[in-house]
Amino acid sequence: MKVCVIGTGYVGLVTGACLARIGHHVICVDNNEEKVKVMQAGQSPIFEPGLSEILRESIDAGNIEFTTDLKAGVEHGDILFIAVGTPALPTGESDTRYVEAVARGIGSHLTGDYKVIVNKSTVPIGSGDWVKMIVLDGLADAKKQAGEAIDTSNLDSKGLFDVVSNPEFLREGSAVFDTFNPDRIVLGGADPNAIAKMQELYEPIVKRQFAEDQSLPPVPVVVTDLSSAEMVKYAANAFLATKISFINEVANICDRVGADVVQVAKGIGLDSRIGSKFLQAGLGWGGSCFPKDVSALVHTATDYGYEAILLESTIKVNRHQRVIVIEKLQQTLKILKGKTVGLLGLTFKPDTDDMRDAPALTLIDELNRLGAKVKAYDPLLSQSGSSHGLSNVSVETDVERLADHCDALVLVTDWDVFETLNYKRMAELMTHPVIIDGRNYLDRKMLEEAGFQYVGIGH
Ligand SMILES: NC(=O)c1ccc[n+]([C@@H]2O[C@H](COP(=O)([O-])OP(=O)(O)OC[C@H]3O[C@@H](n4cnc5c(N)ncnc54)[C@H](O)[C@@H]3O)[C@@H](O)[C@H]2O)c1
Ligand SMILES: O=c1ccn([C@@H]2O[C@H](COP(=O)(O)OP(=O)(O)O[C@H]3O[C@H](CO)[C@@H](O)[C@H](O)[C@H]3O)[C@@H](O)[C@H]2O)c(=O)[nH]1
Repeated sequence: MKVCVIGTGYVGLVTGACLARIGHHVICVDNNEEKVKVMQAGQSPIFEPGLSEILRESIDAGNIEFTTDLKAGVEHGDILFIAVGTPALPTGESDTRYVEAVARGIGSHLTGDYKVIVNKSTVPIGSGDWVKMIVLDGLADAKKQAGEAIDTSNLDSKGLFDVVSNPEFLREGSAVFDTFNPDRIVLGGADPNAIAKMQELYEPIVKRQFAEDQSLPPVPVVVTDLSSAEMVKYAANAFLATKISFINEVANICDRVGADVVQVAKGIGLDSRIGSKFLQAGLGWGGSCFPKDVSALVHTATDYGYEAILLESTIKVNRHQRVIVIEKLQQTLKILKGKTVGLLGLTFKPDTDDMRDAPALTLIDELNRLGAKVKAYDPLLSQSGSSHGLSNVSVETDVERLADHCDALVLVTDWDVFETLNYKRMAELMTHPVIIDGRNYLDRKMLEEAGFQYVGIGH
């Protein structure tokens, strides 16, 4: 099928590349010229395991192209994905201006051929109908500019386009895997023809033709109305963030009563009603989605006169969790002024280069505020030679430079290479061999044998 994906970030580029890989003809549109040049040269502007390989395969197969020209993309695609960012405004509300610009642009380039306009961006509930209105506005403006005498009140999307909500559930760091092996596909919309086209588009994925385990039953496809699909996305992220805040709260109680949250998480996670995933206590959740999506849902609830007490607490626990590491450093080193703290990991989770709302940023700010010097080593960012917009932190090129003259280390990101560092050598280089394991990830016994004082989170 002919597909256009507008916005080539973590979601758009992965979606475009995976759809091309399963045989569709994809044009990816982005308004960032630099990014488009990189992709046209066959490279991925983001780090995502497996992405470069499928990009190369799809380019070689002639199934994917990149452009800044929205008109070309709209003309090409029977299915048009909107996959631009929806960051948080200072109020917590979702900033939908990029979605609006794209919807208007699509409207202005419609030529009469039927299109399915798919909202893959995470958008406030009710946005499906709003997108439809903006597309019609864009169409009306284009007609007016072309000198057509039209009655805008009579403009109708019928037969011209339908809007479908198709929320995305991929995780950064495993985005390609998640796209080929989804737990479910959610399609929200009112028009059966548009839904049928989406089912045809996803058929190879639903039938597990590109899955790791092809013997699994087909991927469940959940068909809903537009608003319910939009809500599924927010509810899923809010639930997962709440699950983490829950175990973090349990960890904080464990710390006080002398229990071990790692053992507790195992003990409760084996209950199939609870499940063992997303029960890793630590210094809190971050990233480009959970923080903004939970805040946006709270904001939506407030708009409708409802106080989302549980979700507000989810955020509050997380805010506190990020600075628990500081409290633990203060308990261990007493005063932080003049001390040097080394961060193991910067990105919000392993296997990504994404620093959006990374807990490391909060730690760097707080440590600086308290007069500590901050160094960091990240397996990905340290190799790139760029500062990644980080200030007040010295990004080291290897872990020995990081450890050198540090008063404490903090494991911020659970990159797997951190499991097997030469901790004995690092302890020798440090002023005080203390390690705060912000992810309860490392082997306490191994670290103690290497000479470290080990401090976990409720562990
Ligand atoms: N990152 C994730 O893991 C993830 C997962 C699920 C859902 N989502 C949602 O998907 C959406 C996209 O997220 P992302 O992380 O991929 O964002 P991103 O910031 O990485 O990428 C957005 C892209 O859109 C481009 N863009 C902005 N305005 C444009 C325009 N007018 N025309 C063409 N291109 C334009 C930007 O240049 C950028 O390349 C968001 O709503 C997000 O909440 C993200
Ligand atoms: O047990 C856990 C699991 C995760 N985290 C933290 O939670 C954050 C988010 O992790 P994860 O969910 O793995 O990464 P994301 O790429 O942010 O993916 C989430 O956000 C995406 C964007 O909406 C959704 O598509 C995904 O389904 C959803 O998992 C990270 O800071 C993790 O360190 C924990 O602290 N403990």
